[in-house]
Amino acid sequence: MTERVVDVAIIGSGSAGLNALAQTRRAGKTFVLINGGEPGTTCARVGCMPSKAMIQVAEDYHRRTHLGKYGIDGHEAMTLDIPEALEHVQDLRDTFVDRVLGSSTDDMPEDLFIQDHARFIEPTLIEAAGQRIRAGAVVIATGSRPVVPAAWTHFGERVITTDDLFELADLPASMAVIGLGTIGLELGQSLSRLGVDITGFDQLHVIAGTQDPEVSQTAIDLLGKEFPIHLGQAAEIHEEGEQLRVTAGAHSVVVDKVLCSIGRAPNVAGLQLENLGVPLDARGLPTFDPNSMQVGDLPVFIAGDVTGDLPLLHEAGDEGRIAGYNAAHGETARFRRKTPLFINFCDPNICAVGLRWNQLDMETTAVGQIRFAPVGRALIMGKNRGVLRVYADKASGRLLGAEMIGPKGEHLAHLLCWCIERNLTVGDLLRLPFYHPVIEEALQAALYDLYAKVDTKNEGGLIELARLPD
Ligand SMILES: Cc1cc2nc3c(=O)[nH]c(=O)nc-3n(C[C@H](O)[C@H](O)[C@H](O)COP(=O)(O)OP(=O)(O)OC[C@H]3O[C@@H](n4cnc5c(N)ncnc54)[C@H](O)[C@@H]3O)c2cc1C
Ligand SMILES: NC(=O)c1ccc[n+]([C@@H]2O[C@H](COP(=O)([O-])OP(=O)(O)OC[C@H]3O[C@@H](n4cnc5c(N)ncnc54)[C@H](O)[C@@H]3O)[C@@H](O)[C@H]2O)c1
Repeated sequence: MTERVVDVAIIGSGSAGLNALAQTRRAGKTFVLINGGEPGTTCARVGCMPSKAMIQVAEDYHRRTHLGKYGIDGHEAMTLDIPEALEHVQDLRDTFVDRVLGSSTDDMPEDLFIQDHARFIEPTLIEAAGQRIRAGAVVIATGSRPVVPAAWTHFGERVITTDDLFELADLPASMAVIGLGTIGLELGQSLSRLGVDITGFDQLHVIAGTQDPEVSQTAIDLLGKEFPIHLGQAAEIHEEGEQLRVTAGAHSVVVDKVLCSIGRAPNVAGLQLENLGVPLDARGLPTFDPNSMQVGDLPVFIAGDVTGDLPLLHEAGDEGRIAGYNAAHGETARFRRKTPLFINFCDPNICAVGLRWNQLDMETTAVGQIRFAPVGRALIMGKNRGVLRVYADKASGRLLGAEMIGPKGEHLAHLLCWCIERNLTVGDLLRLPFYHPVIEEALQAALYDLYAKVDTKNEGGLIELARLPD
């Protein structure tokens, strides 16, 4: 078998791999991009984008339940054509996939874009599509896939994952959602709002990975009003004629289909990472430096969901950039990672920023809080539900983190995240302008609550305004 030589080999043409490719191209290096499976990225094909399209349809349709309050007639008679709604989601999905392909691999010659699963022979020797590639450096960016217990695969098309959901031409009458993490909650709520009789299960006592007890309980209370949620027991599935019986402890329901959303596993099967010659953990993953993405001291870098850490689009992008930069420059430069930001697009949004509740030292931390019930703009929107909790270092007032369930949480979370990135204190934040009436006033109220509990106060007489020199 002949050996081709390139500067950089990138395995996986998802979001991480394509960002690594951009860095390689920018450095003017020779490369090969190898992708097994469907190109077009998980994000555009089966992830972020179709899920948000489905959430949008579900939210818009759900909005009719508010309209009676305003005296808008006819809302009760509104109906939704599910096949048409699903076709709309698929059309949008196709647009996003086409955009990705059009700006990445569509016009790449076959020798640069190899469509096959790759495997390692040596750390810098890869085999794919019957050829061997000797690379100066390798980027592993093979993503992740939905976890489905082997016993559940026997139920065929009645147990689906997000790889299947956006392919459906119609929705079943009833579904169980097993796993109420990010995917289960976002899509379980949407499916419920689209008219599917949903029952949710999670083995934990929390949903959406929340940690702050106030947020956790509020989330369970609010989401639990939309569909039954059973927590604290692992769910099991049994055949019940044509249908499936899902059982968790004392709770049991018979459904047409199950959405299995119990997590995603890194795609390492078949890569033969054992040929890297470094120790692998129980998941088959090597250790790596999250600041350089380097695997051991090899010229091998790993990025995106395959790391098993931070499986989020913006993190995959950053990791791809770091891995690609280092692979292309023959360096192991270390880059500072950004403040953690997590957004669950269920309604109200559930978000976490910076340090999580379980990472805080409660001896040195102050916690501020606002409930959305009395917030003017939230009330006007008919979305005055939820709670926002902000954390600061008690002595310095420096903002540390936040967790929330609330309206427009996606935006509040960004503001807080950017302020933490800039090392701002709660006093600094209160000196920023707040318009009226906006949802940011909820944040302002939480900050006042927090400000009262920190030791460092703003100087100059007024909390909100910096004093000019005399
Ligand atoms: C339903 C859903 C909703 C989501 N929503 C959001 C969201 O709203 N916000 C957010 O930040 N994140 C979201 N995510 C997560 C986000 O989509 C992922 O973090 C991101 O897409 C991961 O990108 P990646 O490049 O690591 O992997 P991928 O895009 O999966 O790319 C990996 C590529 O490697 C290929 N491959 C696998 N094995 C091999 C091999 N042996 N050889 C060659 N190629 C191989 C695969 O075919 C694939 O093309 C969501 C995920 C899902 C499933
Ligand atoms: N908005 C977003 O950013 C977004 C949206 C969707 C997905 N994602 C990414 O995709 C990843 C995977 O999402 P996910 O929701 O599949 O995983 P997850 O890890 O977020 O949640 C899985 C849940 O399944 C539960 N579970 C596991 N086995 C179970 C069983 N037998 N019975 C009952 N419950 C069980 C777990 O306790 C957990 O709460 C996430 O980590 C996230 O990073 C992000």
